[in-house]
Amino acid sequence: MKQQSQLAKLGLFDAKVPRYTSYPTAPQFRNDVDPERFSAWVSEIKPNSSISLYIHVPFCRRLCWFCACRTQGTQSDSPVRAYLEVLKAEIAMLGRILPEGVTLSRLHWGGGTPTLLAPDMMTDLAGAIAEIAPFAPNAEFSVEIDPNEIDAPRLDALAAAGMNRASVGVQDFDPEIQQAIGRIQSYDETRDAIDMIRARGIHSLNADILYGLPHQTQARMTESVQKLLSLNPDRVALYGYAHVPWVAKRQQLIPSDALPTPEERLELYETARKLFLWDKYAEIGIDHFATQSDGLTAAANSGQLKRNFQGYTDDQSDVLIGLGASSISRFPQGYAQNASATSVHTKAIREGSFSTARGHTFQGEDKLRARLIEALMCDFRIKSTQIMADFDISSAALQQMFAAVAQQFPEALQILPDGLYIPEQYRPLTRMIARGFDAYDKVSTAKHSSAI
Ligand SMILES: C=Cc1c2[nH]c(c1C)Cc1[nH]c(c(CCC(=O)O)c1C)Cc1[nH]c(c(C)c1CCC(=O)O)Cc1[nH]c(c(C)c1C=C)C2
Ligand SMILES: C[C@H]1O[C@@H](n2cnc3c(N)ncnc32)[C@H](O)[C@@H]1O
Ligand code: MET
Ligand code: SF4
Repeated sequence: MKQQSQLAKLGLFDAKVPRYTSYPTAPQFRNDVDPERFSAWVSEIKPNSSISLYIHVPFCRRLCWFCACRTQGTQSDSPVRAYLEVLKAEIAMLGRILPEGVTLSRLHWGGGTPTLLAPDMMTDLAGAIAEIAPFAPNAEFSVEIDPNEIDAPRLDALAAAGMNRASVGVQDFDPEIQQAIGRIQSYDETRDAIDMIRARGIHSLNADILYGLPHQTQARMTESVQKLLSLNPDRVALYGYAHVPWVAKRQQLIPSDALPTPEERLELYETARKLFLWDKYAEIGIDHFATQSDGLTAAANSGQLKRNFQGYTDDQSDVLIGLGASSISRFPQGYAQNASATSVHTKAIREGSFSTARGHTFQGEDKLRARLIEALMCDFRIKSTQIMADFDISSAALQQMFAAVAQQFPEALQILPDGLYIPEQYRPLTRMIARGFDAYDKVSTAKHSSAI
């Protein structure tokens, strides 16, 4: 409880802060990044290097009320088939400007629900990608899988296309919570999906679960986590439920009076965390857990952990290209985001242009600040010597930046001879501390989700 009151004093339970999957964060993007700039950045990719590719499928058969992802519901296949043609055209356009010899170290299909594609569509999509860039050695191809929207033929198609990692959406196993968040999914359904995935030789499995859901209690959280542990996931993303009905209108269906308080959210996180740690999972950054033999754990232990739009990754490539409506690309030069609306994206591609609508070109201290924020979000520490090796900044100037932020978080931030450190008991404050290094959010009016 002493910890809670200290965290309270520092404002944890009132704060609204970004999740820092990028810096600057997406709400700061502006419309000065256009298709021309996106194409220029693509053409500046080093020949023969490997990059990551993200493909967004913005459709779902069911629209879960809690969900804040960019997606739309459809029962028919025709909009999905039309979208697939658009994606293939976009992939081919990218292929025409991609420098010689570029390979894929990572391919991720996300959404929405990429598994609502019919098997022939999956094969078609994978083929179109293979035509423009082959996989690099040891490439990882992962797909987000809704256990409610998958079957043997679709898994066969994905496995044949080279999928070697899967991420399943679980959210919570409790029936009353499932009712309240508009996502019904039995334990058996989830288990069967995971069994089918593993039966195809896919031995790297992530599961997403949430804390902070309506009607969630410590006892229910314990039961859900234990059920999840019985399925032996290699990785777990334990996201804080972001209640942002002003962004995601369908969240208005969620009974807000049944939501846990910020103090309860912290306890729910701690309850789940302890169970994962007891089961020998390693804690990865602010909200992931992984088995000791998982690549994320190795990356975290060797200081190679990175943060991207999907959360945490051990991917080391400095280029991530996102295709499809609303997808974001990251280059050494900056970020580029496609048009959010599927209709706008479709129109651009059909007219032979990328749909890049907004983004951010790195300038001034952006890359330095991005590195400081990523280091805090990944390692809870900043090593000055590593920063000085990559940026033109003096030790004194860095210490001055640290001191300014440390002043806002007395005790919670330790200034070391070689940098900065967040002790374990203050780690719930990490996003708030990261914001101390954010030069844009201070003047923004973006309304974020709660800090914990
Ligand atoms: C796949 C699901 C999600 C992704 N991000 C979130 C979810 C649930 C959560 C989220 N992201 C943002 C917010 C709002 C404010 C905040 O708390 O910071 C929430 C709740 C911000 C945000 N992230 C992205 C964008 C474009 C925005 C800005 C607001 C908006 O346009 O809605 C980037 C982004 N996040 C995700 C994807 C797939 C994606 C872009 C392709 C994942
Ligand atoms: C891709 C993953 O994003 C997570 N997700 C979807 N909507 C939200 C939200 N409102 N808050 C937090 N996480 C969310 C789910 O866990 C999903 O599986
Ligand atoms: N749509 C899938 C699911 O809900 C993947 C995670 S949410 C983007 O299970
Ligand atoms: S949680 Fe997954 S299935 Fe549900 S609406 Fe969001 S993207 Fe679609």
